[in-house]
Amino acid sequence: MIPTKTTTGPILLTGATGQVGGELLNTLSPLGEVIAPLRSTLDLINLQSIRDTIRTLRPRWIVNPAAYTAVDKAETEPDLAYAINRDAVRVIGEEAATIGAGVIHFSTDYVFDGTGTKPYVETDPTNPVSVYGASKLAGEQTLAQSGAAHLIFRTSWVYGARGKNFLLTILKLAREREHLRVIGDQYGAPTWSRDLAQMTAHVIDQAEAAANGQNLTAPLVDSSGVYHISGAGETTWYGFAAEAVRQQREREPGIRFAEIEAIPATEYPLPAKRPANSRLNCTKLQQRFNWRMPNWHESLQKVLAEL
Ligand SMILES: NC(=O)C1=CN([C@@H]2O[C@H](COP(=O)(O)OP(=O)(O)OC[C@H]3O[C@@H](n4cnc5c(N)ncnc54)[C@H](OP(=O)(O)O)[C@@H]3O)[C@@H](O)[C@H]2O)C=CC1
Ligand SMILES: Cc1cn([C@H]2C[C@H](O)[C@@H](COP(=O)(O)OP(=O)(O)O[C@H]3O[C@@H](C)C(=O)[C@@H](O)[C@H]3O)O2)c(=O)[nH]c1=O
Repeated sequence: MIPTKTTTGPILLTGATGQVGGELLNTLSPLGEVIAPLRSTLDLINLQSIRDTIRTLRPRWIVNPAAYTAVDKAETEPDLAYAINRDAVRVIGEEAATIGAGVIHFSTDYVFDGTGTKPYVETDPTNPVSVYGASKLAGEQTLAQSGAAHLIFRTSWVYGARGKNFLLTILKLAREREHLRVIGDQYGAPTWSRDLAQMTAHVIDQAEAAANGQNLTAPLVDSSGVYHISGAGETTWYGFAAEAVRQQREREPGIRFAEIEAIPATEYPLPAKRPANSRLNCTKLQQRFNWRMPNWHESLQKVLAEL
């Protein structure tokens, strides 16, 4: 399991204004004090500020959902994407290694090129086709080399009731327009931010129970590494959009929603390329931490009920 050397101290949470970070704020709180500095206090561009914060707080876990997530914009802002997605992660890893804190970091299906025909396992070769994907992969690699006990949760297609995400974009457009064209040949699994946050709290809880308050570091080596974790099931962006609109029509029978047409990715050119296959095989996390994600249809229903 993943006991950390530091058994006391708070949990330091980055990116609490984001989709996943916002949910983590709630799910991690029962595990003890959570300190979640905003960007105005801890800008991840400022590497010295990251060092100072960690040295002062001496957290037992650093949970890092903060990231540069603007996939298309990253193509023209690679330096900024790498600064947040790689350099900040390197410093988090180095400081965590020094104080013996565990690091939980989030990464993406976009580390793959999507040419594989099966759901990807953690050991499959990576080959990002976008700057965002490449910067996230660089973050994974730098954390793995830092010497810190770490878990990297590679997830996909995150959505929720708040924040910037595909679901909210589609629902907005579906109200405004008569017709929507959505890519039907990119496959993946939508993942509810809250499901991810619950999984993360479960993993921390299990790891701490296994450590049993001891300063154990050796078992860390067993569990450190990458884990795939997405909503159960699979679909395409079109399938996700169509199901969201179908469910929303049932909720709001009086409202007119756009018809949705499936199109190939070639008919929806964007600055950044996306993988055709984004499916992640989540067996490793199920086996190691005994956690299964709900099916994306079920979670979608809960999110729509919250809107
Ligand atoms: N969204 C998705 O579909 C997917 C996301 N992921 C990964 O999951 C993780 C969480 O993503 P998600 O919650 O959707 O991301 P969001 O874009 O919703 O949130 C990003 C967070 O990072 C913070 N942040 C960005 N730059 C800085 C900075 N310079 N200093 C401090 N904070 C900063 C933002 O703060 P602020 O509010 O101030 O901008 C925000 O809180 C990320 O690692 C992402 O790569 C993986 C797969 C899919
Ligand atoms: C709005 C819209 C999007 N699309 C397509 C474009 C794209 O291929 C796909 C998703 O579009 P978005 O730009 O919302 O999503 P995108 O920014 O590609 O989402 C990604 O974000 C990063 C952070 C990740 O890590 C990934 O897992 C993934 O979730 O849907 C349509 O086909 N029609 C539409 O009307």
